[in-house]
Amino acid sequence: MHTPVALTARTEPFTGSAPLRYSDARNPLAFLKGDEGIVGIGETLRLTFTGRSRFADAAAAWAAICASATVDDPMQLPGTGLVAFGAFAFDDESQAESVLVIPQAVIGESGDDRWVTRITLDQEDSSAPLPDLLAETDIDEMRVDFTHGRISGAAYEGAVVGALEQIRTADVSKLVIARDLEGRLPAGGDLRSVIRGLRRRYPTAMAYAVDGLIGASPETLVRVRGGDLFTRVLAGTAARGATKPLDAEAAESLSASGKNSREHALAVESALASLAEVGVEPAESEPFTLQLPNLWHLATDITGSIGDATVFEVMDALHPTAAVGGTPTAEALPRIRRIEGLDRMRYAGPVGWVDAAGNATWAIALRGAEVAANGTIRAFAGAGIVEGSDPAAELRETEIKFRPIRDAFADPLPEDAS
Ligand SMILES: C=C(O[C@@H]1C=C(C(=O)O)C=C[C@H]1O)C(=O)O
Repeated sequence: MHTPVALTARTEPFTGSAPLRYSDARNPLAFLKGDEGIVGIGETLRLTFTGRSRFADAAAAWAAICASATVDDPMQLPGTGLVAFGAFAFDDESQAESVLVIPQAVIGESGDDRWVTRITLDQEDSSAPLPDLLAETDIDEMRVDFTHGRISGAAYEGAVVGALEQIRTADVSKLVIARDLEGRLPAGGDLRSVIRGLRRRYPTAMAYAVDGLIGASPETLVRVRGGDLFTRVLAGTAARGATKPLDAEAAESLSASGKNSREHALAVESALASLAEVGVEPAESEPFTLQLPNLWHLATDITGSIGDATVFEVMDALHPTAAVGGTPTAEALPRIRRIEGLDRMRYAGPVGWVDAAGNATWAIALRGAEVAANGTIRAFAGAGIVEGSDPAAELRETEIKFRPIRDAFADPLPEDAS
């Protein structure tokens, strides 16, 4: 149980630029996409959750915080007023903590609007000047190389064979199998350079940094704006072609592929069923091919009205989607645990933010890494295994999925490249 607190949040227009330059170099707090996003500075409150009830516990804690808060927000935009950033463990049995972090200050931007919100505990003086909190610093570049982690390439192929065996003999039709890479953060390493590099290379992805979890995800678990809900299911992947005709062919054969379409349909069906469970009546688009700089995905967009459900209830119902877990979920999870033999921590869990008005964006924490307090960096990537999957091709797919985070750590892009 968390003790109830009374927070005060005051939002005002902000005239500075480049919000990331104000965040903490070693522990940045950010969620950015295109010309929209928020950056957190400091911590007013940090709430932690574990186990199966982590989403329900977060929902209760956030509802109590919002009920007792004083919010002075003349701007009334998504991400203004009281905001919490969060990252949730993938697995109910994970040792990793799930967190909600309420910063001391939030700098946000959306199109031409820029704002700063100061969040204080009841006993603090919320009218004190901000400058001490808002120090702008240059972002330093660094180079980190990764080596294999607990699961080598060969071990991964073996794990895929194990997953195929389960798919043949047990009641599972899909298992998402992940592997890891390891690196080490140099002393004084500035993680903001990783976010900046990800944003330059993957401008359409959601760049995130919360409590050491850092990356750029193309997959929206749930976004809420004024009660309207959106979720994007990605499942089914192909490498980009080296030439224009080859690239077009890669996208076409992805949509035409029976294996990828089956994999995709499973993920869409399970998302629709999960949303119905929490009272959302979803409508889905036709599947389409989504182009990213490193690969193609099959995608389906789902919309609906969130109604009386909270965003945490929706996350609890949707997570883990078939795109990162398997089908059926209950049969898949124990098998993934056994086959991978690693703690995914917050990889493939929800990462994002929620505001007191109920607006929220939660991505699935893909194409990223966990940076531990001792400087160990662990990157994760996985692939959906269904009947007919080829171990070597799945290993290649994970290599391509590692590219964004590997590049962002190893090769900071010059200013004019994007
Ligand atoms: C599991 C990952 O990606 C997921 C799996 C996909 C697939 O198997 O085709 C595609 C997109 C993601 O939903 C990952 O990036 O680590």
